[in-house]
Amino acid sequence: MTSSASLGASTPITAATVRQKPSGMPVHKYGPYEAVDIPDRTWPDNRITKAPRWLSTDLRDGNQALIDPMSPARKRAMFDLLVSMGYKEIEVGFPASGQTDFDFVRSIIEEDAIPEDVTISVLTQAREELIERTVESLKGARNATVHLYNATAPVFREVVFRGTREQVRQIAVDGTRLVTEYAEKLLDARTVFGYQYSPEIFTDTELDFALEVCESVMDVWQPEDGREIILNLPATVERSTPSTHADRFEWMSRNLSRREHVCLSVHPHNDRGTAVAAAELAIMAGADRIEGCLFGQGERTGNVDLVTLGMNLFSQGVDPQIDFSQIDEVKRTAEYCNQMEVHSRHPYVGDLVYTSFSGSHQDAIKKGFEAMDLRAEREGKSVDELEWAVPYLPIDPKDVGRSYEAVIRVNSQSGKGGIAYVLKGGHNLDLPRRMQVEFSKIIQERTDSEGGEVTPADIWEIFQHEYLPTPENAWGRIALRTGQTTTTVDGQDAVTVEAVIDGEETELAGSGNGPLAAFFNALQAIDVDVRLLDYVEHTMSEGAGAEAAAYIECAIDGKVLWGVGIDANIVRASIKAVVSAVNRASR
Ligand SMILES: CC(=O)SCCNC(=O)CCNC(=O)[C@H](O)C(C)(C)COP(=O)(O)OP(=O)(O)OC[C@H]1O[C@@H](n2cnc3c(N)ncnc32)[C@H](O)[C@@H]1OP(=O)(O)O
Ligand SMILES: CC(C)C(=O)C(=O)O
Ligand SMILES: [Mg+2]
Repeated sequence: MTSSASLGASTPITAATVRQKPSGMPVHKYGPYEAVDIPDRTWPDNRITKAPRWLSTDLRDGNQALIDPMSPARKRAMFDLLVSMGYKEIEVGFPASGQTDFDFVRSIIEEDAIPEDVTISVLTQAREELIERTVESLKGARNATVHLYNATAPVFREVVFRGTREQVRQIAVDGTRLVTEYAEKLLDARTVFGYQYSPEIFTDTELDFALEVCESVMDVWQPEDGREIILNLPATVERSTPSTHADRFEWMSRNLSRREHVCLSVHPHNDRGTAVAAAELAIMAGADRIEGCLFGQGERTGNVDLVTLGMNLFSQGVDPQIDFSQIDEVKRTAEYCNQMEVHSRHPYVGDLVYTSFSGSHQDAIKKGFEAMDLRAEREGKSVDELEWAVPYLPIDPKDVGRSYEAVIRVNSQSGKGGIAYVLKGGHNLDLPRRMQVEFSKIIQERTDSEGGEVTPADIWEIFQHEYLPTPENAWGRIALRTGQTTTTVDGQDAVTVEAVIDGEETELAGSGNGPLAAFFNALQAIDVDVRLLDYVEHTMSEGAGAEAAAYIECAIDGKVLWGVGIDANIVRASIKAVVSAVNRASR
């Protein structure tokens, strides 16, 4: 181990110099990704102010990566889900891959399942027999696009195609020509036909060559007004930082001819875990359209996650033009179709992503909700009309169909704020701060001794048992009966209360300056000396007959502790609170 003495007097001692050492991993096997020389880049100053065009490739790139590819029923459920969410461009398969995909494309066309404003697309390699079969699958479609790809990166040129740059460019050119020829031959005027080309492994393709191939493809397709071309530049394998990826997009966007007729599309995969950032920065760098899958399904680490991207826009006040308001329904359907679970920490949708366990988070969330309520009241608005500002919650869970119940969950890391939030949300009890401290210690004892989570039902049960014993679950010296009278004569209150005390039916009577003082005096008859320290009350709901909660902090026989009472009558609630404290003092 390195000691500070061996570093020499002039070596600054940092955590890094003391603790870190070479990993021993074979780092020499890998080299840096080449950056783009584009010093006058503009994308860092750009902002995303509107939704891009989206294409879902769940039924193609997502499906081809599944252990168990989708059955026709699962494909149809996914297609219907995507349509219902608002996706207008959907890649529905690779029809030349086999009968399942071909038949699926036929089924949605023949069953008229594709809304008029939705364009389907289908993928094919640049091979004539595959292109013919692909175009054939589209017969009768209203809006359809053929998507052709071939790899353009050096290692693919050498290893897969065993050809020169020129030969690989020719594959794209011939493929594009064949697509137009077969479309003319096989499709009729009912079909508005579109074309998309992808230089596969764009991420590893020399920029000048990617540009050359795209230009050659455009020379064949001849884009013009009303005849756009989609040029999709895939990060087939994600290889660089999102910033370098964005530089490459800016370079392509600047250098492509006929740019006004090009829909520039980004297709990130998530190999480095930065696909979302790569997509967002590519949009800032000039891309018009994003291809991805719900919840980041897709080859290896997945395609970029369309849900995260859409919700990122939403959380910045930009309409994603996709409906995520029932996110759990979307999740359930996607899980059924893909037969894979969405992770509990998945952005915006995971089971735990709107939940806090830790005390300081819970405290801030509780205060955040309270501040929103106050602001709404002050401004005469509903909370939903205000800009969202609750700490630790980037969006209002309600906006994606989640309730507030799971926002705070209690375990050994939780504090008083979280427990108070549960009691307020579930039972309309707004505990005074010092009482929160007292009760959280009681919960803490439970989590420390038993571990795990304490559910809202557990918290309520513990609270009732501690402060609100019922006749069925009674404990303590005093059990109140229903009989009680309070009278006021000359400013003095007199109180009579029926109770079972130490097992005997008793009537307590006393008078004083207010009902509480009168009851304290009455308690002296059974040798209980109560000194009031704090008293708080509130109604628990609106309207006549509503119950009220009273919280009392008192010193009893040298102990300082709280009691709680709940009753439709506020005097009765405060007497119950005193009894609660007295019982606890002798427990
Ligand atoms: C990055 C991506 O996601 S690309 C999409 C990948 N998706 C899929 O491949 C799913 C569907 N694919 C399939 O079912 C099959 O690949 C099929 C049915 C389409 C074709 O199967 P096969 O005819 O057996 O060919 P295979 O898939 O092995 O492809 C290899 C051949 O195609 C050539 N090829 C591969 N990609 C392309 C392309 N985009 N354009 C032209 N030729 C290509 C290869 O060079 C190789 O040729 P060779 O046999 O002369 O060496
Ligand atoms: C077919 C292409 C667009 C693809 O999926 C990829 O390169 O990742
Ligand atoms: Mg892909």
